[in-house]
Amino acid sequence: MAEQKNLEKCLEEDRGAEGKKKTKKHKGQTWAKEGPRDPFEMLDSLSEEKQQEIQKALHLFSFGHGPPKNLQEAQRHTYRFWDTQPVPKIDEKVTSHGPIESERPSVREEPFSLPQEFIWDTLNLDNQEQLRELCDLLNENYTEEDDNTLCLHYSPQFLLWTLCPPGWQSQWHCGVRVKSSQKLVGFISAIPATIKVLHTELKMVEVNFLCVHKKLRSKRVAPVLIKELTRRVHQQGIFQAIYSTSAVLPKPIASCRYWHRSLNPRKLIELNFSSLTRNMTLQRAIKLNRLPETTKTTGLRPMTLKDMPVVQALLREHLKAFHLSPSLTLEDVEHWLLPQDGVIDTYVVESMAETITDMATPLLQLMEDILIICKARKFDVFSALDVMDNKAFLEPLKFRMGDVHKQYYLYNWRCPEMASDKVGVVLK
Ligand SMILES: CCCCCCCCCCCCCC(=O)SCCNC(=O)CCNC(=O)[C@H](O)C(C)(C)COP(=O)(O)OP(=O)(O)OC[C@H]1O[C@@H](n2cnc3c(N)ncnc32)[C@H](O)[C@@H]1OP(=O)(O)O
Repeated sequence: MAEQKNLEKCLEEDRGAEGKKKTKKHKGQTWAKEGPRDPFEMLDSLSEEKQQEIQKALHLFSFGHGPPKNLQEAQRHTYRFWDTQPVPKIDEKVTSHGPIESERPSVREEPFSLPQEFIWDTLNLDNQEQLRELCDLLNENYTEEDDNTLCLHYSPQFLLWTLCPPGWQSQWHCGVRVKSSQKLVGFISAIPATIKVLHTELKMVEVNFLCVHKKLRSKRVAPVLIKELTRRVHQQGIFQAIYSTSAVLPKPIASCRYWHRSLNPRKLIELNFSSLTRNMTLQRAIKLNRLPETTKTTGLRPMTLKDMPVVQALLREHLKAFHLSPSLTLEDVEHWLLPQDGVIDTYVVESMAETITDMATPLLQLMEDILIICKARKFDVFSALDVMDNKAFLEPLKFRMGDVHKQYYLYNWRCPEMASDKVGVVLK
């Protein structure tokens, strides 16, 4: 709260009496240094009060606040930004596969303009202080207040794992700071990935952690962050991206859903993460969610470095079944799957003959064993998406359907919509 107050004060100070006049006079120029003035630029050149009035009116016309949460809302929404991007329109029936813009775009040299109070900053995550700043920005602003389903907490180690995989580029850790105080108030990231979309393997980026400080919402900062990241990715000769959001944007290629398995019902109910339905008492909920004490699968153990080649081979084979899947090098497997304390746990099943097996173990049994291990390790809840073959174990193992959807998107690539069980990618 104190931090937010400081930001407000800081923004006020940044504007200042003289600055305010200057901003009004020159704002259009600060946002739009070149090219013809488009409606965005014209809007941004107006005074802040005027912009807010117009935004309020636009929200009214869009029947709601923030981006649409479902298809009905999406059909009534005017996508001022997304309708200018190489993505299919929300009501488009996509039947073909391929790039939306096949011409290589000319890539502008200079960054997109920010309002004069703000500056771009490429974060250096090797620097502990900057890593901590990013954790704070995300922990305070990334999960929505009104979304009491999942409150994620990002640790520095987790962010390093998810933002610095093989081939990561620091210019894709793109931050926005308040010029006067240097406070970090916006962020977006990309990491490299090779993704197979049906039969086409594409070098692209995974975009994640788009975040704008709560005090700067609804001011069209997000589109600038997206455009600036796109420019930086284009500079490296990459023209496609994959991303997921709970919002419905033009246009999802798959709509997936979170499911949650309660491991500590008492705590989850106390925290309001779960609620007791009619006829359900706490004691009944605890009994219902009880798990066996011990695992069943012989040879189940944490993955180690020496398992990597066989894990990579098994994964490659398994992922062939899906229409959207990552293509993982040995280095990727080491980075993404090798256990790291507090970040990632991976288990393999070693047979008596000391080979790592895959389908020999029934999925239901394997997943029940994983739940038992998680409970023993004091995790409170196990969350999963209904992607891949997960539907086979979700209901039988007493997962509950969550409220949150995860919509998957491709940027500059058209492909027909697919069912969630054809999705073989889990975006962090
Ligand atoms: C080739 C390389 C390409 C690389 C780029 C590929 C594309 C990557 C795309 C990004 C993938 C990100 C993946 C993730 O990280 S998904 C996680 C997104 N982050 C959060 O949910 C954290 C909490 N929320 C916030 O920080 C803000 O509300 C955000 C930053 C989300 C929007 O800020 P704000 O609320 O202040 O809004 P605005 O006034 O600035 O801007 C309004 C415009 O922004 C559109 N909007 C709203 N939410 C999202 C969203 N989640 N993805 C894309 N667009 C979104 C919205 O429809 C509207 O456009 P239009 O309706 O007028 O058209």
